[in-house]
Amino acid sequence: MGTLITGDICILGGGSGGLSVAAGASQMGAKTILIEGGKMGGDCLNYGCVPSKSLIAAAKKAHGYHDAADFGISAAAPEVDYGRVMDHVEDVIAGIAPHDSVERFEGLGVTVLKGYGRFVGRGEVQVGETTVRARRFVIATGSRPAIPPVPGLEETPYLTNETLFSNRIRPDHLIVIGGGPIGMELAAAHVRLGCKVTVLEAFTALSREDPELRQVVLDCLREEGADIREGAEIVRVAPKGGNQIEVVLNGPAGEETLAGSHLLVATGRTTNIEDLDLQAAGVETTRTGVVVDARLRTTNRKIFAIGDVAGPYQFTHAASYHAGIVLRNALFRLPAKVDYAAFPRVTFTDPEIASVGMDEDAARKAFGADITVLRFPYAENDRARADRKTTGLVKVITSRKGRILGAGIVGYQAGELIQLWGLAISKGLKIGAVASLIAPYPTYGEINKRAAGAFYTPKLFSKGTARLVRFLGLFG
Ligand SMILES: Cc1cc2nc3c(=O)[nH]c(=O)nc-3n(C[C@H](O)[C@H](O)[C@H](O)COP(=O)(O)OP(=O)(O)OC[C@H]3O[C@@H](n4cnc5c(N)ncnc54)[C@H](O)[C@@H]3O)c2cc1C
Ligand SMILES: NC(=O)c1ccc[n+]([C@@H]2O[C@H](COP(=O)([O-])OP(=O)(O)OC[C@H]3O[C@@H](n4cnc5c(N)ncnc54)[C@H](O)[C@@H]3O)[C@@H](O)[C@H]2O)c1
Repeated sequence: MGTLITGDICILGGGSGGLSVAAGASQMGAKTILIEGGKMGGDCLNYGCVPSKSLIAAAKKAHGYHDAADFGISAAAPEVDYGRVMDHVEDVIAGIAPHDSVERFEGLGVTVLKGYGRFVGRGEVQVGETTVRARRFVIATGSRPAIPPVPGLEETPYLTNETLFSNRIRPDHLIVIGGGPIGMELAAAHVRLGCKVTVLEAFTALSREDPELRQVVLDCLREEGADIREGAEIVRVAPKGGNQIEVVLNGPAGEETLAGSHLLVATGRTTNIEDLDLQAAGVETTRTGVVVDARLRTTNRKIFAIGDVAGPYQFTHAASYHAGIVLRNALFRLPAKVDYAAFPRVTFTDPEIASVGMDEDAARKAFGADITVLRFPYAENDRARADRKTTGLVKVITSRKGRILGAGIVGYQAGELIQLWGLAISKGLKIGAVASLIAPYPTYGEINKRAAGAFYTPKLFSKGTARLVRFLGLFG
């Protein structure tokens, strides 16, 4: 005989989005039920952001010595113990895990059910022998790696983001299929950890980024030794003797065979919705996820969807932003809606690449020639010179009158620097607000101020200004 549990809100999925809703709802006094089938913390903690950034941090340490001589310091090439690098990754995850744990959430008053839930009606979910009835449901079941139909892949051993971080044998030659953020971040880290790395991208690597900024990243990664092939057409893959794998490409000069030790598939994501029986709940889906309106309500008004399953952006900060929208709608009945005008993203290659709002291309499509493009290079910033981090630029797009439409940054700490532009866009600040900021010297933040200042350069140094200064007799 099964058990029946009732509550105010029931969340399916204890990852970035689901945990934020659960913590918020229970702290606001709602009777909250959380269902998690896998590991608490979801992709971000266990197989995504946290392990990848920890690996990137280790790779940065390994790379640190390479330009030591430029600073007058002699250093030997480091020895990388890949297994111990993965110990570090595991240790970082373990340090964060208590924050996302069943114990913490039960302590907050949440009823946590372990198991995979599925809808059995418009207001009812089944988890094992337990039935949950709640006034509101939230689908936050995330995504998993999409596996492309490459001939031979099923018979060939390959890694994904779900298995790579438990591999303790350093790849001699890592072949990465897919040049999106996952492929490029992990490729870049492995180059620095001493692996030969080849990236096979069917179209364009980091294709969502402004081509001018993306090129800077590709140039740097290639200079460090990554073999990045764009427009790559994979004919087939196959296992070879001695734990090797083989990838056959169709190239301009005919077929080419690459031999590798490890294959990483990073070709996008599939949302976890097939096993939820969403039809039983009256929730419509598309090929890529759950249909939601601007309030993140599904076609069943009592059920919300957030994070990767809702899209359109698949980031941890999108999932937690969604959580805030759902809490306002579900608990306070406020008609809060999503607004992505100031939605940022960062890819943690070195240099990092970050953006918020419109890029040049989108702004030209929307406003034609009526935009201003401002640029400022890292090379002209004194702090960047002192640190020898002179690669990169800030690029800002404004309307003719100085409304900030978007910004993109490639360079050291781009992910930190982009945040000012997010605030400026969300608060409707004009470019003058950033140009008149007093930025402490010497900081990277001055690059933002100088990019904004470029808006005034043509006016400041115009003949009109020169005439005005003469008229006022300032130098007379
Ligand atoms: C390698 C990698 C690196 C990334 N790096 C970044 C980054 O640097 N910054 C960033 O912002 N984003 C990053 N992301 C993206 C980020 O991890 C996701 O966007 C985010 O985790 C999505 O949150 P979510 O709540 O939608 O899903 P998840 O966090 O994946 O949580 C979904 C949870 O639902 C559970 N579940 C699934 N089905 C059921 C069911 N039927 N019943 C109960 N539970 C279920 C799963 O077990 C999982 O725990 C990265 C992703 C990857 C793969
Ligand atoms: N720093 C971050 O915030 C971060 C880091 C990693 C991932 N993420 C999130 O995870 C999402 C998924 O990342 P992703 O890199 O897996 O997906 P993606 O969709 O961004 O990129 C996948 C790439 O694989 C290529 N591809 C697909 N099939 C191929 C094939 N058969 N052969 C060769 N290339 C092929 C595509 O053309 C595409 O460029 C991202 O969109 C992002 O939202 C974020």
